[in-house]
Amino acid sequence: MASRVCLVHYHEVGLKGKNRAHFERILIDSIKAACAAFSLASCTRISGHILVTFSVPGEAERAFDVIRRVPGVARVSLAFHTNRDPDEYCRAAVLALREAGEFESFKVAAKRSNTDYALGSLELNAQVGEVLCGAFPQKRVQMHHPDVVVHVLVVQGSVYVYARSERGVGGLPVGSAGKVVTLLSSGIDSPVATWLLSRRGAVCVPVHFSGRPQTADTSEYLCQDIIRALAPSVQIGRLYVVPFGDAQREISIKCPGKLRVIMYRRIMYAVAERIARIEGAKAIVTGESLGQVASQTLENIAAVNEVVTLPVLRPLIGSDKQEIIERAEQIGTYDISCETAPDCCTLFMPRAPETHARIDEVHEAWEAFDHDEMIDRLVASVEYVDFESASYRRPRRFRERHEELAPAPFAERRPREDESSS
Ligand SMILES: Nc1ncnc2c1ncn2[C@@H]1O[C@H](COP(=O)(O)OP(=O)(O)OP(=O)(O)O)[C@@H](O)[C@H]1O
Repeated sequence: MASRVCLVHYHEVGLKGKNRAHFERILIDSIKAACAAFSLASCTRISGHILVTFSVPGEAERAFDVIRRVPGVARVSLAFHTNRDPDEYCRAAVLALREAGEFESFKVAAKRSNTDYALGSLELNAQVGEVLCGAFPQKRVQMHHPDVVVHVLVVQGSVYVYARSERGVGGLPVGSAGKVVTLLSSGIDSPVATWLLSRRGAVCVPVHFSGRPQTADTSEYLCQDIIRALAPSVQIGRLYVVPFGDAQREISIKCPGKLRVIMYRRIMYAVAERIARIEGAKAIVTGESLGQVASQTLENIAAVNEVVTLPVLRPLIGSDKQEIIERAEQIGTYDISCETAPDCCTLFMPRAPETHARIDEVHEAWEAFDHDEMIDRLVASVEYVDFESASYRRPRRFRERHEELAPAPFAERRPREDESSS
């Protein structure tokens, strides 16, 4: 009897030369973490693929769409796994073609990964093709651009047969490209920027600046919802929350109105950099897109950048809003981001923010308040929410770095479910 399995195909991971085994191991760990809710039986490498098996019938079909969203996965096929008995794999081929939906033409593409099987791939094509022609007499065999391809893959004592195969998210497995801190608002853009970095293999540590205590904490919960929606493409271990409202109020009193937004941003970047150093992250990521709003002009970006030494990555800098919205819809964060919530972005905003800041005026405003003391105070007030789904571990040096760089231990904030159930 054939069982159902997922066969994962990878592309960029396969091009990694000597590091390939390392990337494959990370990809396997990511798939295991993404499938934590399923009864995973095994996740192993076989002949240029990763084979994912389940101990409960029906789980391969359900896990199929989850695995497609794991960075590093170029394609997933929902396969039948049989032994080498021709009756078994030909029957599986009929089932595979039957579940392909509407089609007029098909072909068989057989491949053996070892040579100890009596039939070569051409003979396998003919053998399986003949059975399919008998089972689907109204359909035609077509070698070029058929509607459906039935793949037959012989690997050691097993045969994998599939027709259903869909593109995955691509990119590189999470954890293969280091760690970044992402500035996550509950808006549309920063979740997309976070997703893009995760797809390139970075572990993302989000930091959210809340307007609390000057506003409600709704934006913090929207960020938690965004993080859950981003899984399994983005695996978040911890969300850092900085209650920023009082600091903004202080800046709004001491600094010229038109430069307030730049001051808020400079403080946000400086606090994010401190958290990045504690976490061992090597860059800061934002969802800025050139010219989208007042703070995103070249002059203002430069005025904010100068307070940090870590690289600031802006993966959306050349994207149009419409493109960003389409991506947000695709990754499932758009609707959450459209639930407007007051956060630090709407708090103490000037009527006419500066669009082309002069650096001498920026420096003057920066000296108008004790920014170093404010940064220390904010770092000491950072809270966090832990998520359990992450496949990576906090570095061992975290505690030492924390004691060195943060004046007080961060306070844990319970996720929403816990709060509502208590
Ligand atoms: N409250 C916040 N917490 C954390 N990061 C923020 C916050 N507000 C803004 N940012 C960061 O600064 C970037 C620019 O924010 P800005 O408010 O200028 O634009 P935006 O179009 O509202 O962005 P977004 O849609 O991502 O909120 C955001 O993409 C995000 O990376």
